[in-house]
Amino acid sequence: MTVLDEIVAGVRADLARREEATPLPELKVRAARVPEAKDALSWLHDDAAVGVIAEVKRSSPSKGALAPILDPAALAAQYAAGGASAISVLTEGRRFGGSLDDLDAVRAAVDVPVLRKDFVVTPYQVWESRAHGADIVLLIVAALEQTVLTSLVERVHSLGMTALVEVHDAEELSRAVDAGARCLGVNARNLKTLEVDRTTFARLAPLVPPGIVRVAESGVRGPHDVMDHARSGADAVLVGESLVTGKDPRIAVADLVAAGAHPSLRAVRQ
Ligand SMILES: O=P(O)(O)OC[C@@H](O)[C@@H](O)c1c[nH]c2ccccc12
Repeated sequence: MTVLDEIVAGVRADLARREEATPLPELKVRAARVPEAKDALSWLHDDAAVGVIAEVKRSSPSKGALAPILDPAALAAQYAAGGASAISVLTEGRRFGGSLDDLDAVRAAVDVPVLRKDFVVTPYQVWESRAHGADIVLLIVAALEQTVLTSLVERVHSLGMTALVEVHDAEELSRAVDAGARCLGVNARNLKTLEVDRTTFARLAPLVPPGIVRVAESGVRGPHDVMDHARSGADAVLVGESLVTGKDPRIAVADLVAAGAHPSLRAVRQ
């Protein structure tokens, strides 16, 4: 069993309890009552600069505890004040220490798009994401069979949200494109082994068809890594650990945003 299999098994067990507490029809009623999803693609697709998606992340299977984050709303507000294009909220509880309460708190605190970061494997979780105000939903190709992936991408888009479809190699990338992804996340971390390879984005970016938004995920330590990804064609970077373990999250995000908008990148990005 890979780490990913173990995490997904835990997610399915927790999901069964939530489905009992809130049946799907009730969830659909709630989803109809929340404000419409924001168009995250237009927020992320800016030719002039690389967007920063800043993540609320308490712990991870690879590193264990990272930061207690007692007030996720305050952290998200700091990220937004620093210029983040979107906020990612990990809602998986067992290994990442997150919850849907975190998503609610962040949603209420910021106006930028919010990404629900979890191991989404059923349509119920997509409805749940919308009911909690998410604009973007992560779908991990490695965790999903092709037919399920395709139907989840369609479900996310039909609810007005954007699917961030995560891949780690060329085969997953072509599956994501076949499934109708409009926004691709290239994860430098292999979720089966937890190893990080920072060259993953640069290797896969040329294989992404034009018009699809490209997000470089994981292992971004600071402005230098943002500039590297920008040169390789990233539209956005997704950053967790270095922001939650650093000093001032607003300034840290602002530094990454400034790096992604650096004038020296203009020539390479046109
Ligand atoms: O903390 P990092 O290395 O900056 O990475 C953030 C984000 O990319 C990472 O949390 C992540 C990427 N894909 C995921 C899938 C599930 C859980 C977590 C993730």
